[in-house]
Amino acid sequence: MSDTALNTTDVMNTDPVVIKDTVSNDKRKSDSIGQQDFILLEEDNEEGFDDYDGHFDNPTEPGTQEPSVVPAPELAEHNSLAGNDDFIAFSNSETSGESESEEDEEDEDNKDKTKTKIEEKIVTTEYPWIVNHDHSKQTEIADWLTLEIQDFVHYISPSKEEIKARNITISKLRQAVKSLWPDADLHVFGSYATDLYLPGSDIDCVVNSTNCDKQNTSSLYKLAKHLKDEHIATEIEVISKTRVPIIKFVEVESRIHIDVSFERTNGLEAAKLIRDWLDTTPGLRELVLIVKQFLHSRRLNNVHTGGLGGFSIICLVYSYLHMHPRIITNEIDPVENLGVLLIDFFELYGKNFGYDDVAISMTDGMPSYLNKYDWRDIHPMRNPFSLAIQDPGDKTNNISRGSFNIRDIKKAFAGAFDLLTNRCFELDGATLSERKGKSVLGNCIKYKGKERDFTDERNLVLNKAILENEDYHQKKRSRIIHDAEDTEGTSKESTIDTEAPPAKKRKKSKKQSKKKKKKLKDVKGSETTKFVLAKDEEDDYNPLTV
Ligand SMILES: Nc1ncnc2c1ncn2[C@@H]1O[C@H](COP(=O)(O)OP(=O)(O)OP(=O)(O)O)[C@@H](O)[C@H]1O
Ligand SMILES: [Mg+2]
Repeated sequence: MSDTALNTTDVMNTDPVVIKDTVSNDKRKSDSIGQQDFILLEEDNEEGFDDYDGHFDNPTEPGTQEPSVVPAPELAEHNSLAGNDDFIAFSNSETSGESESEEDEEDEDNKDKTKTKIEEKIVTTEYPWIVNHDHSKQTEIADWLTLEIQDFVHYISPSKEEIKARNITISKLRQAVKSLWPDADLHVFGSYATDLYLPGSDIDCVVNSTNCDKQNTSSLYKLAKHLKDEHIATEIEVISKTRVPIIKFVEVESRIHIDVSFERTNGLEAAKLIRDWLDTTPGLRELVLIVKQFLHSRRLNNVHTGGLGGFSIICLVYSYLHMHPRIITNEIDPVENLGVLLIDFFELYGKNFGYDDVAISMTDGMPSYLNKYDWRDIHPMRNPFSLAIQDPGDKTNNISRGSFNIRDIKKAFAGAFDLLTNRCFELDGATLSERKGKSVLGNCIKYKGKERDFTDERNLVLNKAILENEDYHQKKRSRIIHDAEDTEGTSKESTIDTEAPPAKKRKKSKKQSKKKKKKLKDVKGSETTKFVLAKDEEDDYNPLTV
């Protein structure tokens, strides 16, 4: 917790809900919408970071961590929120509903045991992806690097249990949202819906409702309280004064960090677009995950502290691959040349890119470079030395405008280029015995965290977020076709009975559902693959609630 937050005598209690106003980064003030019982806290740069987790956004392991906002006991009794109906408790014991001291002791015992267990499983090397995967005999060092990148990606790809935990979490949240607001539904976007998540990545969700009336401060508080009361959420933060108001919390059982936004569909569109990109851009997943991990281990991935967020990384790597001269001329196969491509990426964005003058355009999904001067929407520019990437879904939006720490990001990329090329030269000149057990990639990527295995089990368990997003888009397409046919039908033949659609139309919808089934099969993989969708993962997801 930051020192400044500790001074906030009114808000601190053993169990605070933190209300953040990210508009002002270093001030705190009363919530202007009249909920004076809440104090807005500043954003805390370092808070919650834990090298042992593998990701900034999800710093905790069950039973091993303190909440990211540590209560200030000496201030608790002065807390004016105590007893307030709007007050949402924060502590672990409140969350689990246990208050007896015996139970507390037992809890502590269990915590200790879990802690020891987890500590035993922490990796002992900084580059665990090379364990039992030795490529030191490769003649070309670039091929060695490529193979290491592939191993790294396998290493951090999710296990069955991780996918199931995410699926169950989504279902639980959906049920909670629906029980509070029957006209609403919860949809998932971001890295879980694109399969571009690191082990500790958060899950981005959005609540959409038929009445489209949930994006207001009181709804945010309502949902926060409801999730707290249902023992689903802990470490809740209500961030209500930003362009995109959100609730952030940790799901109690899975300890996954969740972001919930309201009444928006752009994230659902972006998820579909990114999955299409992944299907058509070999090497995109591998490079995105490497760059994500690279920035994460340097704490340069958090937009709130000027870092480069996941969405910007995806767009940056996608545009890079689509404009790489040796790829567009079919000179190289990206998947077989990930090593060279990674080094080139670090060189371009660490040494050569003209941040002052060049923006990255994504108009119509076609990446190109754009003169910053010509992109009028980003003017006036406070700092020309900045990364500017056009939102593929809205060409007026610069998705990397928050990444104000581009100087450090650039420096890190340049350093990675130097480290990697030096390592390549060093190992190229080394003897076989000197090479054994060495890592090329380990010179710039580190992984500290729970021990994992190399099995990428994404083809064994359905990712609910992807399925539901496919379903959402399929239903949306059908609705558009249906609406268009309806409009045509009404204007041409106003006598058509709207209750009973014509036979032709019925046939078409059958065809569509066949197409949908095929599409879902594609998502699921081959027919012979065994899938697991646990009973408690099923829920009444409604892709039409938007
Ligand atoms: N600056 C932005 N402007 C518009 N939409 C954004 C912006 N940043 C994020 N988004 C939306 O939120 C989604 C999630 O963004 P985020 O940066 O969390 O990426 P991510 O793929 O979820 O990565 P991570 O695993 O690091 O969380 C994006 O896919 C996009 O739809
Ligand atoms: Mg995310």
